[in-house]
Amino acid sequence: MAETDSMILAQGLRKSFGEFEAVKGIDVDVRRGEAFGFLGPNGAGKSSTMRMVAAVSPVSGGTLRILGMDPATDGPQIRARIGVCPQEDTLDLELTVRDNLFVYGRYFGLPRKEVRERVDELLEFVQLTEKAGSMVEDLSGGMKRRLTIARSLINRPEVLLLDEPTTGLDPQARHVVWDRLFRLKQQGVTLVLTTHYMDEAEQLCDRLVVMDNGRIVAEGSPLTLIAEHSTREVAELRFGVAPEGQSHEAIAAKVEDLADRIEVLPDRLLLYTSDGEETLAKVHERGLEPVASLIRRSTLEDVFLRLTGRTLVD
Ligand SMILES: Nc1ncnc2c1ncn2[C@@H]1O[C@H](COP(=O)(O)OP(=O)(O)OP(=O)(O)O)[C@@H](O)[C@H]1O
Repeated sequence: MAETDSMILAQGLRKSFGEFEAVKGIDVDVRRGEAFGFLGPNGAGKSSTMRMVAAVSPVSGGTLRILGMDPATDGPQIRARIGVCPQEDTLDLELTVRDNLFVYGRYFGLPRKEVRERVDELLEFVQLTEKAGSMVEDLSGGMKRRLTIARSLINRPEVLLLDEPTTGLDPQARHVVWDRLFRLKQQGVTLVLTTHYMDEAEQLCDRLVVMDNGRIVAEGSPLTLIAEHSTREVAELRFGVAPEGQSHEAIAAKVEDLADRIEVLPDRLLLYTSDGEETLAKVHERGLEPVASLIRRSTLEDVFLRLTGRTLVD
């Protein structure tokens, strides 16, 4: 296949571990310059997919092309042109921040002077210039993640693969990472990321696939997916102790006609509707008094719930 704008093209892609099939035939086409996400709960097959795309795990079935190349035969050429930011930080704790990048750059076979310049540039990009001489073990979780991102950029990759880039980080550290990823996208780097955070997917991804049990269950932009699979608003109602001994199911039956759809979760009812306030008022009119209520817009979490019957955190 010639050079194309298709950065990653998967058709019927499969990954098996013995009898167990972790990826059950997925089709994906990631285009140049976009931020593409794999959203799904733990075990959905996101990491297994990413490892095949990173050309470090052999494909079990179907076809996969990365930058037009076949990972089975062109692994080294592919790895030279992509960046990989793994789920766990795999930094060398016994080296300084700067040396972690320097050693990695040399590993790519880049000349010393070029690596030195690139390291300075990257330290600045991930805002770690002042930590250049620190040992990695002294960094915060957010700093370590930024350093791992810097390391994955050493070879100026056209595609950056990020496996759960902000898992385990606090909200502020997540925002710093998101900001850097936005900038990379502006610079034209194609981003491919996995996440089980719906807000991350909504913030970062132009397009995403929702994965569950090794399959793609939906595909589109965050807004399209929400428009296709959910309503504009959601009224979340909590009835601490069910009134008059009623179960959530019984309450749901009483308000069924007020919403397009109702989900009964262990701790709350979700009423999917175009106008949450109006729906809530009607719930009150029926003599039902939730102990807490929240009107919010639909999110990808609602899309996931609709498609799989489960929440992402299950
Ligand atoms: N090397 C392996 N050997 C056997 N089973 C594996 C292996 N790697 C992954 N699996 C299984 O494949 C399934 C998909 O795992 P995968 O790590 O791809 O999911 P994921 O969506 O990335 O979830 P997580 O967020 O937990 O990484 C899981 O059931 C997992 O236990």
